[in-house]
Amino acid sequence: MSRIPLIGVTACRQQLGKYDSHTVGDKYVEAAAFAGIPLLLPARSTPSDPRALLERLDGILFTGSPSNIEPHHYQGPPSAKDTQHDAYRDDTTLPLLRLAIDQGVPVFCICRGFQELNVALGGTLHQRVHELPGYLDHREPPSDALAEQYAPRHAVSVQPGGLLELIGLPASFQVNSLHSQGIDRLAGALFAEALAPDGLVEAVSVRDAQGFAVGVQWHPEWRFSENPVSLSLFQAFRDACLILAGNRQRLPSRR
Ligand SMILES: N[C@@H](CCC(=O)O)C(=O)O
Ligand SMILES: NCCCC(=O)O
Repeated sequence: MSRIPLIGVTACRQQLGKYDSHTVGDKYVEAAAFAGIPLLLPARSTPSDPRALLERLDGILFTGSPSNIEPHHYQGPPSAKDTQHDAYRDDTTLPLLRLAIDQGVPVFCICRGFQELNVALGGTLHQRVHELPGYLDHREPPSDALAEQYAPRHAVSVQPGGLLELIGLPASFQVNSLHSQGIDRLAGALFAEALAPDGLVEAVSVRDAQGFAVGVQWHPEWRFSENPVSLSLFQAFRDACLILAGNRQRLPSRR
């Protein structure tokens, strides 16, 4: 029996009432549980040693969040007033992502996580896509019910020759859209896997990655088991985590 993968799930740092807290949406936890045992990774003021974490984790889900990456991480202009940031999360996730990719630990990066992947590898972000000429408004309707906010909003077209094609996703499909930021300059190590109709990069993979290293701008974790595209993505992530967990289990007997 192969070992059940241990899946890190990145948390946000948030004030809940009087308490400084670590938070993760349940939809991320449940989607990670499809791939293995979910383990929340706190956004500590002194981040835990990423090397020590990666020795134990068989995959990491980089989650979405209402907060935005601080622009100094990509030499961007200051954020608009009232922008929500999470410096502890930035300091935790950006180094962790780089090292996970280096070490071949599978990473699946969603929305803020997708933006983190681009920034961690040297790319830049648009801070307010809806204000750019020629771009769609990618934000959710603010007062709609949650099911309406996470409903399919626009198409994405899958680029030939990439991982999304390889795992059998259709050439075009509909995705939800709940973000105001988006990729501006794509990091050199990333391949644009899918584009929105306005040209915004919606999915990426790390070229020549040793392990699964994929990011999507939409939210496949939302009711993932009901959506064949989301299910295929999480199955591919799970397969990669199972392979790493299995390889690690076999290693001691080879010595
Ligand atoms: N806060 C980021 C990410 C959104 C998300 O992760 O859902 C944005 O608005 O673009
Ligand atoms: N932009 C929405 C953030 C909430 C979420 O994680 O889905």
